[in-house]
Amino acid sequence: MLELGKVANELSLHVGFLGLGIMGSPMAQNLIKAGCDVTVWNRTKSKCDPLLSLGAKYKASPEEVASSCDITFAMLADPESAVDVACGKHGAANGMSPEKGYVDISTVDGPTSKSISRRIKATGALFLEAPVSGSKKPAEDGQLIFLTAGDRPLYEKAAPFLDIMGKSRFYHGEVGNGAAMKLVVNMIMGSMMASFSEGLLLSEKVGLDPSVLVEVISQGAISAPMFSMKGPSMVQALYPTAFPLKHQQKDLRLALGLAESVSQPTPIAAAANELYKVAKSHGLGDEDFSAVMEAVRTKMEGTSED
Ligand SMILES: NC(=O)C1=CN([C@@H]2O[C@H](COP(=O)(O)OP(=O)(O)OC[C@H]3O[C@@H](n4cnc5c(N)ncnc54)[C@H](OP(=O)(O)O)[C@@H]3O)[C@@H](O)[C@H]2O)C=CC1
Ligand SMILES: O=CCCC(=O)O
Repeated sequence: MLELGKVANELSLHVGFLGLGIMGSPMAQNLIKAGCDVTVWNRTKSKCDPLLSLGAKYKASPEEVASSCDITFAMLADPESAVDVACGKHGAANGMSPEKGYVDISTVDGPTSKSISRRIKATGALFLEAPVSGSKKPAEDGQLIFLTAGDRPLYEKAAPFLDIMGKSRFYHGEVGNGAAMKLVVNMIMGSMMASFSEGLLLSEKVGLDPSVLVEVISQGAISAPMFSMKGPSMVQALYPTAFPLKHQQKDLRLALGLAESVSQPTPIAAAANELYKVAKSHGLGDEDFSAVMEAVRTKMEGTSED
């Protein structure tokens, strides 16, 4: 009973949401649909409209959102935008004060997260990094996995909201550990997708049906929801965007930096990163990250001509 009372109390807090892209929009929607009092801001203002029609409030800057809310969540593209929205002119830090909290869900590197944390905490507010595993559909379904680190009291205060947006949450201690966990997960994912692409193209080149390969994989030890979900469209060279390729390449780049910081060799991730860079240079950055297959296709065709 006490626990339920605490949750009800925390759900009555004013919540801010900064960044309404592929992930932020459905996450904020789930908070609104659960009855939370949500104030939104997005650089491109028109992306706020669907949220406003569901009952969200709007403020014209991250600073104004933070100053009118108890907890502010941020879901930005990359380290640069995460820093800018938190610490820049009219950034959220300018609206923070003791008793408030800032939860950064963006996928960034540890040093970036630590620098945002320092700026937020200098105001007396609390900071939590909380990147997520899970993509567009889990965001819509409230099935994300939160990888958090930072101020434990904010973790506990934010927990009822994380539980609306996600199916599980991990607390990893000091700021930087959540970011590191997220980068390791996405490093593995990026390499898996590059390897899967090679397999699909190889199967086709030797006269096999790549759709059958997808089915064979789904029944064996290397089955993965990602292969089963994305395989059928990849076979048709279709890449409907759930996780933009440019973000996967950013995560590989940041993961390679993390590995370098501890002298850990990561040759497979480094090779995968090159493929995502090629795909990006071919204008595929806004396609789903499974479009890395096009870089593999190009490379294979190039190789066969040599
Ligand atoms: N998509 C996915 O499957 C997942 C993504 N992530 C991570 O979550 C984060 C968001 O991803 P996603 O929603 O897919 O990305 P999107 O590209 O769809 O959205 C990015 C958001 O960042 C904002 N933004 C970008 N640059 C700036 C800037 N300079 N100043 C202010 N705002 C800016 C965009 O605003 P605007 O609308 O104006 O462009 C938009 O709100 C990324 O860090 C990504 O790596 C994590 C898990 C899964
Ligand atoms: O960062 C993106 C993660 C996508 C996923 O976990 O499916």
